[in-house]
Amino acid sequence: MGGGKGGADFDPKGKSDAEIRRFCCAFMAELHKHIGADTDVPAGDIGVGGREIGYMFGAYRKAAGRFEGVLTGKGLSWGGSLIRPEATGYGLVYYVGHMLEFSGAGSYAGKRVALSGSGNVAQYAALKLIELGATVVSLSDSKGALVATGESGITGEDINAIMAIKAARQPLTTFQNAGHVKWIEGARPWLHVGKVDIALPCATQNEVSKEEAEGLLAAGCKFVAEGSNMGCTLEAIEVFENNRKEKKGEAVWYAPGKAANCGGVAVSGLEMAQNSQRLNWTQSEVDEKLKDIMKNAFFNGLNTAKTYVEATEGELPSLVAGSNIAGFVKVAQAMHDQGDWWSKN
Ligand SMILES: NC(=O)C1=CN([C@@H]2O[C@H](COP(=O)(O)OP(=O)(O)OC[C@H]3O[C@@H](n4cnc5c(N)ncnc54)[C@H](OP(=O)(O)O)[C@@H]3O)[C@@H](O)[C@H]2O)C=CC1
Ligand SMILES: O=C(O)CCC(=O)C(=O)O
Repeated sequence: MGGGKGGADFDPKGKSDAEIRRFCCAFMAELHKHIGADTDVPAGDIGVGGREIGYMFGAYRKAAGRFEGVLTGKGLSWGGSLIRPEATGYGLVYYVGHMLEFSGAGSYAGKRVALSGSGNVAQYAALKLIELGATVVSLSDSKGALVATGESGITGEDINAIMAIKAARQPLTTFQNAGHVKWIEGARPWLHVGKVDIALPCATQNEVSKEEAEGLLAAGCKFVAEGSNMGCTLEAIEVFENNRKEKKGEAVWYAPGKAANCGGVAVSGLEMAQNSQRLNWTQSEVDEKLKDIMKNAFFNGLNTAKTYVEATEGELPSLVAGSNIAGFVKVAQAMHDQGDWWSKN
């Protein structure tokens, strides 16, 4: 929160908790000078979850001599918010729910959804999808892909087992399945999932190539939304956007991460709001606010595209252009109102 984004090239795999704790504390010994509740507020991301946030928050508190809402994703007994761990995955599913509804594709019930990743975003997206009646047909990690072989897909029980595996920083190869999924070494899921309605990249950047985008179209995929940041390559986005223009109502509809995965940072904002007020909201209060935020993110991008981007009859609005322009307009307008730029007369 605040516009900064940074990280470290420290690989936690194969490290003990003590080594990870020492790294987090050393990292914060320097970083604490540059962050604050009213400047930049770091949060979890790839390889950084509640455990690492805890170590860094403790180091910040000691260095700064203050207890304040300066990292998000904190533990519930020391300033965290309910639903923050779930927020990015749940928010993604809520956002795509609006894409389905707007385009007349109905609900999640019976839809086959391909997911990549098996970390924070993928885990909670998968659980919410299963709750809403969808079939999750794949997950993946940096070593390969797990693809469902039967009609019933990956189950909630599977996800719980995978959560434990990932909390121990183990690969998906250690997942014991009852024969309803297959492991494809070194692969991403997209070309191995068979018929699919929705694809949600939730692992890392550049994880959908041009060829994989074309494969998803051939598999009948109608909705693609990024849980990961910059999950699709520019070439893949071009495939989706060209299809949207050419095939109109029959097209694939693509949503960029800056809109579809904003639930995580949004609930970080809600965590900060609770910290400032010294209040704790209930699970359903936070979830309802998250649903509203995702609805607004969807309609803001959609309506901005309708306002600014010329479209032919029957074409679905570009959520890429709409979300980019909506972000730009908000900043440009605020800068104008605050006198940072003005017209000549
Ligand atoms: N956490 C959040 O709130 C938010 C996250 N995001 C984005 O979502 C994505 C996932 O983040 P998150 O779930 O938090 O991270 P996690 O570290 O919890 O999970 C990352 C997942 O991606 C896999 N992965 C990492 N690197 C690669 C790679 N090079 N190739 C293939 N798979 C890879 C990991 O596999 P392995 O276990 O083998 O390392 C793991 O399954 C990222 O792009 C992140 O920036 C966006 C908004 C908010
Ligand atoms: O919660 C946050 O502030 C940031 C979450 C995140 O990793 C992201 O939005 O890319």
